[in-house]
Amino acid sequence: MRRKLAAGNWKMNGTGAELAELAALAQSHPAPEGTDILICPPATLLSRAADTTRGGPVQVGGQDCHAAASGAHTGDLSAAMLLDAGASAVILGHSERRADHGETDAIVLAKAEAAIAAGLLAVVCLGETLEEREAGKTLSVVGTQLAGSVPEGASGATLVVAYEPVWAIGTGKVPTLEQIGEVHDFLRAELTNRFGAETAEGIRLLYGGSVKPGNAAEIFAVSNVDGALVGGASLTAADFSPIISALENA
Ligand SMILES: O=C(CO)COP(=O)(O)O
Repeated sequence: MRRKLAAGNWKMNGTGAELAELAALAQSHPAPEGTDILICPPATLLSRAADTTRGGPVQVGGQDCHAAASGAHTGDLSAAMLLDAGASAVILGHSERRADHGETDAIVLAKAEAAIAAGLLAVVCLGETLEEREAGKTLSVVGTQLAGSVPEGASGATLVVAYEPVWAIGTGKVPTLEQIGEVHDFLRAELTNRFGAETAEGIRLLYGGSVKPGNAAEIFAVSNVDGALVGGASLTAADFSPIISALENA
């Protein structure tokens, strides 16, 4: 049985004052049932976030890492540095990184390999644009991204896949439950083809894109949805806590 995962992506939001939200989350969910909680703050907050949450139910993660272990890469962070700062996971290939930093599937793959080698859980993101959906290309797009971004030898212990339709991120627009289910069933089938049923069954599939307290429960009832990757609604404990509760109860 897969453990569920409520993951928050703070993106480029948060300073020291917002660490109080992590403490509040930990207090509200001291022993979340069958559910892991992960918050990915900006890298500037990572070690303080890890100090704030140490020993409690909230894990912390990075939002990106470089594929190299160290070296002349100004402004970048290696997977080992994230681990050293207290991270247990890292988001990779988010559509904002694919768009803002030209990250291709091959780049995401190399980062995922580095993250897993360093001992981090790789949360690999994929998803179609509105144009691709309207052209009927959703499954071929996410299938290509999955094949190109997920490393050989991945398993539920090292990999999470997050389906985030680009047009649903930060827009308040959410696919229908049928559309979410179609993609998640497809991703599970693709993982099964590649890794075999036993391994594929262990890999968690998250939905991301305008998940809010008001729509979380219905999304978590969709087949093959094992949790969410939440942006805006993960920034405060008041918003994220009911989403965690909805997942616990799913
Ligand atoms: O991109 C996302 C999480 O990685 C989703 O963002 P929102 O929840 O703000 O739509």
